[in-house]
Amino acid sequence: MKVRREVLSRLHRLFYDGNRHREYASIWAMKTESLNLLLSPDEMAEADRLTIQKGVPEFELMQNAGQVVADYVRVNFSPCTVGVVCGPGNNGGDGFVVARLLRDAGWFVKLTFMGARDRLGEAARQHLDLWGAEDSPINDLLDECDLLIDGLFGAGLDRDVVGTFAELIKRMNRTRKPIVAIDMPSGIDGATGAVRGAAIRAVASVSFFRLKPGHFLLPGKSYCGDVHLGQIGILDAVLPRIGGKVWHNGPDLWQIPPYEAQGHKYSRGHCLVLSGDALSGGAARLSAMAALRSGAGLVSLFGDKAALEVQAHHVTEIMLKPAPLEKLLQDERFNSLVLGPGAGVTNALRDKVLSTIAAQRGCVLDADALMAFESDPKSLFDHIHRYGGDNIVLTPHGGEFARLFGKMDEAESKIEMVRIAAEASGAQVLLKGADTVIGAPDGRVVINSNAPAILATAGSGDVLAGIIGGMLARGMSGIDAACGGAFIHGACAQGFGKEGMIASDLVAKLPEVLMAVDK
Ligand SMILES: NC(=O)C1=CN([C@@H]2O[C@H](COP(=O)(O)OP(=O)(O)OC[C@H]3O[C@@H](n4cnc5c(N)ncnc54)[C@H](OP(=O)(O)O)[C@@H]3O)[C@@H](O)[C@H]2O)[C@@H](O)CC1
Ligand SMILES: Nc1ncnc2c1ncn2[C@@H]1O[C@H](COP(=O)(O)OP(=O)(O)O)[C@@H](O)[C@H]1O
Ligand SMILES: [K+]
Repeated sequence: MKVRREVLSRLHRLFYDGNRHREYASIWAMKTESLNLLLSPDEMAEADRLTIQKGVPEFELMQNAGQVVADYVRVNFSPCTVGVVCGPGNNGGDGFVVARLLRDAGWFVKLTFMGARDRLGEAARQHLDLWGAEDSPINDLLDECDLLIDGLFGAGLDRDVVGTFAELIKRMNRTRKPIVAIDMPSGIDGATGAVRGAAIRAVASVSFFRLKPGHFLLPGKSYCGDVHLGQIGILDAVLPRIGGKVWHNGPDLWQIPPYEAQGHKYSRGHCLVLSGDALSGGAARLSAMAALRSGAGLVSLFGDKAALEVQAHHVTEIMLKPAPLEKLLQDERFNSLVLGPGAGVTNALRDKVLSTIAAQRGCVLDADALMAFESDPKSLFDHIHRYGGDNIVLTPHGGEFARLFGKMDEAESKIEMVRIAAEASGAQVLLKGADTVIGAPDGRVVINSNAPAILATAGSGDVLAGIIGGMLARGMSGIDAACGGAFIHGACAQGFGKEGMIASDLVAKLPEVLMAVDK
């Protein structure tokens, strides 16, 4: 009897403790100085200011900024006639440097300065003097140059572009000549990606120190062309003082727990996916397959027996659990749940969500699991705050988001919307769309930008929910699983190609993508 108890207790440790030990690990703490950090124009100006305060001359920063742009042009274009359009601020100052460096390299360069010399800052004025050549009439520049450099406005854009400047931007676009933007395409708001009146459509944007949210949020992203980042002498050491909290998604931000030599299927977690009824089971099946392919040790569909009998005709590696959820939740090995895809908006679903939260399991609440709280979102949020939401991921698309959190017309961008929603709900909020933004309750926000438009196909969101469920089962924290899931989902679609993709093709791409992001 004693031996049996010892064996049982060893097995229990093996199955549970290893799992619990690794459960919901996060590697986020060290990311303040990450190259994935995104700075708003105001934060960027503060980084400039602090660097200059530490003794780096502004003249030198501007010289380096111009150098980075000129180098980009020389690497990516053949020598040609270049027209540099310079605005009234330091973005124009960078333009003076680009013009001089390309001229020094033997390119034929024209420059039009759309400002007043005496209103320039000291560094920009010095660089204008070093350029030293005659201004070209804008008509000549637009007609005669093969390549345009946009140095009109960058981080200093603080209002809508109207009048002469708006007309100039439209004329530059109408030339259909390639335009390389310095920092941001003029007219794009670096903090929000919004078009402020009119904006340059660039083939490339060359930015400095850290990229800006506007490079990745729509519509800004579609105006930027290729985005290139260069270092110009701004000090990483100033970043902790700025305390930026927005990142661009990528594998450097999270880590999928590796397969351990001594591991077994339970140490990689067991994901439960709620099946829809007998006629609506496909969505949950897509989630379940995605969770299994994402490396959950085991995946089971649960729900009504009649629905599971239909599922039995379709699944092989996935198990079927007809037991009630309350009973299933007594087994600690079920460490991750996906609720919502194809589930139907019912009170029973509402109860399942509340039970899952109270049982403190990692979970993805998608689609109907969110809509079940449309009339009383506060009851969901209160429950999450009460039991803890670190490992809970809500995955609304725009319509579901508005119904759960309100329209938020006042919010200046998706970043702010998601931040408010994550704080209000106490969970991670992943706002799906052509640009996906993920927020954690502590204010961290991540922008995912690798998703191609072919992802807008039936069932693709179900696959995303399943990937995140699989990541939670493997022991990632809610924010890591949400970010990892969104990136991997986008990469699967990119890997597929341009036409003909259906949601289950994403599942088939998972092994390749998971191997590629493995560090
Ligand atoms: N600081 C540094 O050390 C470094 C900065 N660097 C570079 O500087 C850039 C930021 O420079 P910045 O702050 O001077 O602003 P910038 O983007 O040139 O535009 C502001 C000017 O435009 C005007 N203006 C604004 N909106 C307008 C509108 N809608 N319509 C019309 N006018 C408008 C506004 O004039 P206002 O009329 O408000 O007086 C102001 O004169 C940054 O993107 C990077 O390229 C690098 O050199 C590295 C070192
Ligand atoms: N134009 C687009 N470009 C990139 N990704 C998109 C686009 N439209 C939708 N997506 C992505 O496709 C998925 C669609 O999910 P969802 O709206 O839940 O659809 P479904 O319910 O059919 O699965 C989301 O991950 C979303 O971010
Ligand atoms: K610009």
